[in-house]
Amino acid sequence: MRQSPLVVVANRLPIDDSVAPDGACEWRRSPGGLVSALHPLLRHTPATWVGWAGGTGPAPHLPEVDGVRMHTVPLTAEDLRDHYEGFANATLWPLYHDAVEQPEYHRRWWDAYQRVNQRFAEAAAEVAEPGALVWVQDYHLQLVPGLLRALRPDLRIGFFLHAPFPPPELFMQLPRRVELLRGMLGADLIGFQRPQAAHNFAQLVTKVLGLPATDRRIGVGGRVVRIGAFPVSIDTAEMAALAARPEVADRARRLRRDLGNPEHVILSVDRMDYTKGIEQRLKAYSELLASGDVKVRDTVLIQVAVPSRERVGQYQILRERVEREVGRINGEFGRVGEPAIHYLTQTFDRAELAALYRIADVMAVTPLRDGMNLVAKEYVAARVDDTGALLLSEFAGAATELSQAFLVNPHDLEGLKQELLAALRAAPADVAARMRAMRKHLHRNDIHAWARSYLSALDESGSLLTRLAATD
Ligand SMILES: O=P(O)(O)OC[C@H]1O[C@H](O[C@H]2O[C@H](CO)[C@@H](O)[C@H](O)[C@H]2O)[C@H](O)[C@@H](O)[C@@H]1O
Ligand SMILES: O=c1ccn([C@@H]2O[C@H](COP(=O)(O)OP(=O)(O)O)[C@@H](O)[C@H]2O)c(=O)[nH]1
Repeated sequence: MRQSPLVVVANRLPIDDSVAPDGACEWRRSPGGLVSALHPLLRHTPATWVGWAGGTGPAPHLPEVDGVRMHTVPLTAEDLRDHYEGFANATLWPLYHDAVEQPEYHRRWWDAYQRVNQRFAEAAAEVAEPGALVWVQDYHLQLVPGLLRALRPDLRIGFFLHAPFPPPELFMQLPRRVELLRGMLGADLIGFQRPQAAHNFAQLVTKVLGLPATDRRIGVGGRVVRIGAFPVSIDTAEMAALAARPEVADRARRLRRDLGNPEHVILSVDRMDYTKGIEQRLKAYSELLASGDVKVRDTVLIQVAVPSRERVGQYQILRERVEREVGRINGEFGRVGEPAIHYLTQTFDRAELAALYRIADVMAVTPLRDGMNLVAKEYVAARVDDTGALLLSEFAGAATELSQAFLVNPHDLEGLKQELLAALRAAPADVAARMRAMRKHLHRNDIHAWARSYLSALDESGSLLTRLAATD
């Protein structure tokens, strides 16, 4: 087995298998922000990515992706049901998102969570060279830092949580709260998206484990575990360059023409997830249509809702409700050839997304709770001429940084309607000033700055990063 100086461990590999239109198996980029964030970063680094390739068969042998080795961890149908769909996405996910849906607790799911975490830890131990830096990602793998430390005490271990970390009152519900906290504390550095999350964690380890903790350091036996906020970002320059490409500009012009050259285009791009606030947004839009504040001929809403976690009951219910509501709104307010909402449940590639970002006069990103939300950042990066208004939920991690957005509480229906109208009607000079400030922030704080700050904090002595640079 070839070993690497840098190992990323994530539930998902950056590619997964899907069925092509002709029925053949094809590999394509995995959905979601974690892959969007890490994929550009690791390109051409001598690293191994340990993860699941989608599906439940034996682990396929995958080619290198842009020089990064893929080390596949297999999941059985039972693992998929009880670990990914169960403990990760029906217990932890809703709990970590303010319990906007009821978290479910089943003992069988916990067994699967431990089993799968052990498998990932063993895989990481196998591919990490002596003294390597291992970076474990997200809530699916919270036990891995502790398990890996027991197997390989020589490693430098980092953990980063892409989802929010909840306040103590919510986390205390978890029947396995002690084990989950101890698992994370196996890391040398624990990164969160927002300072509030680090604060929540520090409070919990004191309350539950009785450990001395500040928002920066926790004493665990003889070790010090550092914690902190490292807000994830995007490859800003790459998105800006993509959006400026002539073929993307052409595509944007054609899209706008196909929409009937409306005065205003509103865009939302989400995974179909109850955390994203899709239903609340549709309700606000429907009321604005009913009151006549927004008219179908002048204004078009495009809602991209990429299917996600489709076998989890709460996601199935959400999809049915969203589709019923989109049908109702189109039936009530649409005209022949002029739907009120263009509703798309397809996954678009980055060039098509960039064209969509270019035609969106208002980008509506209104999750009820979101770790970061990279779509909001991608939109800002794509607005190279400083036009376009970002309507952004206060409860997205991105709101900490993009404070010049039109900020909104998505639970407040009247507030949501008013802020959407404010974004639609804002003076061009106001819009440009806000966009300029946000673009400037993202050019400084891009994905490379994120990785540099996290990895240099993890590698305190600097020896591993020096070694990585030498093998690059
Ligand atoms: O892997 P899936 O079940 O298909 O879900 C996709 C990803 O969703 C979550 O993304 C989070 O990470 C983003 C990047 O840091 C962040 O912007 C977003 O707010 C988060 O929700 C999940 O945390 C990932 O593990 C999933 O791969
Ligand atoms: O059709 C689509 C819709 C979304 N995305 C990407 O999926 C990611 C979504 O990340 P985000 O942080 O916004 O939310 P998450 O889905 O991770 O919760 C972004 O990079 C989008 O560009 C994509 O590639 N194609």
